[in-house]
Formats: sequence, structure tokens, C-alpha cells
Amino acid sequence: MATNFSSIPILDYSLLSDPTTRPQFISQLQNALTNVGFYYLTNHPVPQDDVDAAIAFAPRFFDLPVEEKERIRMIHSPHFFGYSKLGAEMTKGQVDQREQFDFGTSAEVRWKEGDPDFMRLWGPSQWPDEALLPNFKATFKRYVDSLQRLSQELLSLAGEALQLPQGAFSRFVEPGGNQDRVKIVKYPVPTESSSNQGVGPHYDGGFLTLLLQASPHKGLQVQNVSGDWVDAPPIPGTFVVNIGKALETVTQGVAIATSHRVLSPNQGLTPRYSIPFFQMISRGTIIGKEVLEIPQEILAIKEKRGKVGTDSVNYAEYSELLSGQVALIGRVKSHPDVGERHYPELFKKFFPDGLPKHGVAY
Ligand SMILES: O=C(O)CCC(=O)C(=O)O
Ligand SMILES: [Fe+2]
Repeated sequence: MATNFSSIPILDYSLLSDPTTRPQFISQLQNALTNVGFYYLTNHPVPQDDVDAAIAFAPRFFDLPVEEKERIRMIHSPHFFGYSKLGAEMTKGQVDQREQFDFGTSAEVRWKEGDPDFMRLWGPSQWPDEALLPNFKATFKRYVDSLQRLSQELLSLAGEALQLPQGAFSRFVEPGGNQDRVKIVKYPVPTESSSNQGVGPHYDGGFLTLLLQASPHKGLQVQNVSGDWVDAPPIPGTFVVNIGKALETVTQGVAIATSHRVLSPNQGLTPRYSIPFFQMISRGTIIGKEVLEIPQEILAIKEKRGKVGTDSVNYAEYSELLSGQVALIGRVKSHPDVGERHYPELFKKFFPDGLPKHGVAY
């Protein structure tokens, strides 16, 4: 089986419903997890009407009046939920050319006096005014409920493909469930003078990411073992699923997190939209010290594989810090202005000279 991919495998979810084809899905999944870190999922169970409704809302959100988007700016949220204008986010110290709206699956603030700061990461989302965007909140609540269910099923299938015992991942779920995160993203056509970094090379931090490409543009690229960037163009009716650093860590590097980036649309095109769903992990574990026991046969796959490209930021902190702290550091580095407002001490540690000139919302 190829260990240096030149395209992203397409897995057909409907193979799972027939016991004679199910093993084929599991074997393809094993290859995708261990050799690519990415796959397309086709014939998935999320109702197409819900997908279409989410896609239709993406441009409408960004067309809201500026004042309404400002009202729900991320800076108001210690949970890093809300609107970020163009140029407000950074990857690897470079400004990303994207505008976005972050929200989460339902969660209460469980932080109490004396708890570590990162316990404040989970909490309620900010939503646009119902009168300005009727049904937006209800549509996305329904959509993320479906995505959360699907992500849990795909995680359990990943466990099966890696020959782990059933429920192997449950120790990374907090009582009452984890809060997963979602973004609606707009990548505008760059001006002549701006860079074409839609989002710079990075790994996702959690378990699985389920990405809905919400317009027909190319732009997403995935880095293979040789360091080449492989296109992952939109395929209608699919999600792009990829592995985050947390899953890589707990599987002892057998499932690989693969670096990826987005290039802005070329001149003359329209903006690109996408809606990634990030499956998160529990906050209170040093996951590098809680890795799963992996069968020898599966570990052997890792030995055969080449070394993975390094053109990316990383999550080495998972081996020494609590998972919630790693997540908080990632958020503060990406959104320094929000970090400065809500987590001033941590902010100072990473930005001793104050807010960077670029990469701040205001
Ligand atoms: O917009 C995309 O296609 C990918 C976005 C992404 O990789 C991310 O937000 O982590
Ligand atoms: Fe990503």
C-alpha cells in the first residue's frame, strides 16, 4: 500500500451497512488513518437538506451588517467563540486571509474559583440576531448535532480499524460530553498587495475534523511525506475527514495528523467558503502520558512508513501539559487580542512585547 500519497482516498460510508462490504471500509479506513491522515467520506448519513442549508447560510452570515458582526466579535468571549474579521487570525506567526465565525456544541461554563484557566474555554456561543438571520441558529444546532454523532461514529470506526478495544477513546471524554468546535470560514480573493495564505500550514489539535467545503473552489492542500502539497478539491456530497494531533498522540503516532493549508482563491474568482467541525478532547489529561495500547501488528505499519513532512506548527506540548492548557495556548497564539483580554498572563508569556502589529482584530 502506498505510503506517500498523491491523492486523498474516498471512503464510501454505505459499505458499512452490508456485512460483506464492511471489512472493505475498515481496511480502507486503516490505510487512510495510517498513511494519509485524510479521507473523503461519501454517502454519509448527514441529511443533504441540512448540509444544503448550512452551505446556503455561509455567505449570508458574512453579508450581515458590520455592526452586527462586531456585536458578536470573538473578543467578547473567553471561550473564543464569535466573529473574527479578515486578518484577525495568525498561523505560524503569519496573518491568515480569512474571515470567520466560531461556535461550539452546547456547553455550560463549568469553571469555578480555583479551577485552572483553561476550564473557561468551554461555554456558550454567541449568535447573530434571529431577526437578521432567521433560522441560522436552529439550522446550525441541528447540523452540529448530526456532525457530532457522525464524528463519534467515525472515531469508534477508527478504533476498530486500529484493532483497539471497543470504547477505547471514552477516557478522553468528560462526564456530560466534550464541547466540539465549529467554524464558518470565508476566504476572500486577495487584494493585489495581500498574501494568498488563506490559512497557513498547520495541524488540527483534536481528534477528528469533519470539513464541509461549502463552495466549488480548490484551495485546500495536504502535505505528503515528501513534502509535496496535494490538492483536496471539493467533491459534492462528501466531507473531508482528517486526523488531529490528539488522535495521533493517543495512538502513539499510528494514526497520522497531516499538515494542511488553504490558498486563497485566484484573482477573478469569488470567495471560497468552508465549514470545519473539530472534535475535541477532554481538558484534564496529559494525553501523551495516557496513550492507548496498540497491537504490535498495527504498530508495525508506523515502522514501514516514511517520516512525515514538518512544514507546520506542532502540538509537542501534549506530552507534558494538560490537554486543556494545550488547547488554550493554541487559541491564544491564534487570537492574541482575545488572549490579551481574557487570559492576560498567558498572553504575556507568548507575546511579551504586546500585541503583534498584524493579527489583531482591533
Ligand atoms: O477551510 C478549509 O478548507 C480548511 C480549514 C482548516 O484547515 C482549519 O480551519 O483548521
Ligand atoms: Fe485545519
